[in-house]
Amino acid sequence: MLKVTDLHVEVEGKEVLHDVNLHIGEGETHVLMGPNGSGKTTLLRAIMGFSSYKITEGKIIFKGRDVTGLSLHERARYGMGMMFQRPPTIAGLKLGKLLSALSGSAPENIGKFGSQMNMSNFMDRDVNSGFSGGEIKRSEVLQLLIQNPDFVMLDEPESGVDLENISLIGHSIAKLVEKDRHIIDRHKSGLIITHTGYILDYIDADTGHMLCDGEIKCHGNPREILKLIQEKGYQECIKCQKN
Ligand SMILES: Nc1ncnc2c1ncn2[C@@H]1O[C@H](COP(=O)(O)OP(=O)(O)OP(=O)(O)O)[C@@H](O)[C@H]1O
Repeated sequence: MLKVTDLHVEVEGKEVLHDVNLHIGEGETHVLMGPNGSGKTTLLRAIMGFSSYKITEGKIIFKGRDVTGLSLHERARYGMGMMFQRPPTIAGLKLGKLLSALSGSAPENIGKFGSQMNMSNFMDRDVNSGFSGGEIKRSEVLQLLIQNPDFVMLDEPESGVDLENISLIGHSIAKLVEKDRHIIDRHKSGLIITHTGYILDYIDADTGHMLCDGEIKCHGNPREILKLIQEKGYQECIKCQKN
């Protein structure tokens, strides 16, 4: 699904990522962990194609095609989707209108998924305007359910969400990456940033990666990496160097 090779990314003239390699197979979901400021959001945004995240070296191959030079819109049309950590408010654009634009030939999904995400009463509100933290996350998951991408990137989906809504969001993300299906029927993939690991209770992630100082320092079983970070801190985790 996704192959990132020797990726170097610059933001505002500063190199934030160096030599990042990542391979996510079809039907796999990976999690990305690491300290604040290590470059996790930068990696997701560079893969998605935000123009302010300049790829100075390396390649992004998505579904067998080199997308390194493609725009964000082209990558989205080709099957990438992203949930933001702090999405912007879009004054003047109603959530219902945005969902209509995303739903394409399946407008019936707006009602179905809108009610599943408890967002039916938000359709006439400007996107994210005055939404609480948890409502913003539910709205982002709703947009992705309707967009139905092949590969989804989620930036801290559980942060600021209460325990009941974590369950709702967790189960919905599991659907997005087809973790509710038998392994041979899974064709969608995901990359999820998490600090707490709560999302792992809903998504049996295949692999975890630890990003530190702009480089992937370790990968392996996500729960084992999380446990090592919790017990010994990031520096011990880096020392194991399972690259
Ligand atoms: N637009 C920007 N201008 C200047 N520096 C930036 C910009 N965007 C990111 N950075 C810097 O790049 C580094 C990585 O930021 P990034 O948001 O990718 O970290 P992160 O690992 O996602 O952190 P967190 O866990 O706190 O969300 C930080 O030092 C950040 O200040």
